[in-house]
Amino acid sequence: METEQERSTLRASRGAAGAGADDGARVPGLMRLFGGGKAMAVAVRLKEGALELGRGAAALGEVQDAKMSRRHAHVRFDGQRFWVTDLGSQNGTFVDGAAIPKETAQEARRVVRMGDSLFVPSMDLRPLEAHGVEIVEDFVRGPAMRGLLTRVSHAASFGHSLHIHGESGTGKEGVARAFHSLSPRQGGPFIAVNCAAIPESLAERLLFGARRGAYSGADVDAQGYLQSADGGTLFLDEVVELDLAVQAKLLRVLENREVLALGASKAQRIDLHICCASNKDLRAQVASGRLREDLYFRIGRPDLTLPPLRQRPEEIPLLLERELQHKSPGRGLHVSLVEECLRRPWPGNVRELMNELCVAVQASQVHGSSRVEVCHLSPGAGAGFGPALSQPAEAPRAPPRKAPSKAKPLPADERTRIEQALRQNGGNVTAAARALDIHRTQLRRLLERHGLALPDSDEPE
Ligand SMILES: Nc1ncnc2c1ncn2[C@@H]1O[C@H](COP(=O)(O)OP(=O)(O)OP(=O)(O)O)[C@@H](O)[C@H]1O
Repeated sequence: METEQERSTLRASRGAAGAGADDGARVPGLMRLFGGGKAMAVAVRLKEGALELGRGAAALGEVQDAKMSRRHAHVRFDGQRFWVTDLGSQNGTFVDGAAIPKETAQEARRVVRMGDSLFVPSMDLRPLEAHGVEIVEDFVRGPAMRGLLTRVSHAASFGHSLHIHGESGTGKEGVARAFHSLSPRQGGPFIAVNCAAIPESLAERLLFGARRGAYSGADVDAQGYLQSADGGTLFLDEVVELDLAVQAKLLRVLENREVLALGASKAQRIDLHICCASNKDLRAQVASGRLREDLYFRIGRPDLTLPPLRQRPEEIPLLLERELQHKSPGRGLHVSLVEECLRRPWPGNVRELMNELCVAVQASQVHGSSRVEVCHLSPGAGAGFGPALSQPAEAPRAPPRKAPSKAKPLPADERTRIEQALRQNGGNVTAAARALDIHRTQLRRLLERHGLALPDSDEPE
């Protein structure tokens, strides 16, 4: 169970600008995730959809930023998107790593930097305000994880099994450990088994155990993972990797609550919780014949999904800070590194982030730097296996929103009409084009030619 000493919380506080907002509705705003050289998780509400930020602003609370100008930037939410305008600041405002021109509204997508502070737009600040981001038993828990753990706690108290679905490296084992420590079997053992790493020929022996003489070379009785987990929790990672015959035997053990070791004549009673994890959809695995349907019904429910790291950016600064304290205490995080980590998608999730931080720490040691900076991060880190990302400041990935246009300028009323149609149609180009009575290709062309914001849309082309 967590103790006060183990718990280190970036308790979300609310910027003064947010007082009095409607509690029933979604609360769009900014999450301040880094400031004063430290990870933080402060919800910054907008007042009537807008907020001016700068040194001394009440929204920055106690951790002010000396590198911010007194009137630094203006942030606005138009109902769908966030826009940021630099108000002529000394040190500039950066959106997704690129400096924005002064006095021109730019769409704020993943991360905004002002001075040494980082802000991430959020469509709803309430989860962050309610839970903050905390470290419990060395595990970083943001709002998504906290919500999930409530369900884990129910499963642990009232059931015997849990299935965790999520991409590789998202922290499924950590959730499995929480399932164990929240269950009545917390005093018993927690045995983690990676089924993908068990050679097929050894699976039965390792899972169910073997008596002396069961096979040539079996000189002593050997417990299986199931016996070892008796009274506690067995965590089976990538359970679909088990051979179908082994799956059948596992099902029998779970149903009869007794295990027969190889070569044994008498079954041994066992009592355990079982937690499985997979980065594949178990139903699809049943459909394709890789997982027995009857085993699915025994271990696949209840199930929960751990979102990928790119959907929980509020955890990234604290993950980096915690890992840095482990790896190189005394070394600091430079804002440029955290900013870049917030920009990248991290397909390998927390595992990849932690490993790449280690590499960056080594690079900073080689360079004799007291802080880990973006120049220490490898260009391909967290970017998947596509083309490596170059340094963001010089080469923003997205085309500039206000592209210089050689076309005849769009009349102001026409621009307003288009923007309005897009807004009213939730950013859907096809629907907006229909409302404007033009073809969607023509609308797209107008958006591109006149540097109007292209909405994110999943509509087919
Ligand atoms: N929220 C977190 N806080 C701290 N460390 C974390 C967190 N989530 C994951 N990690 C670390 O990231 C690494 C990968 O986590 P874990 O093994 O739990 O992922 P997984 O989802 O089980 O991955 P796989 O499916 O590949 O086994 C581990 O070193 C773990 O300690």
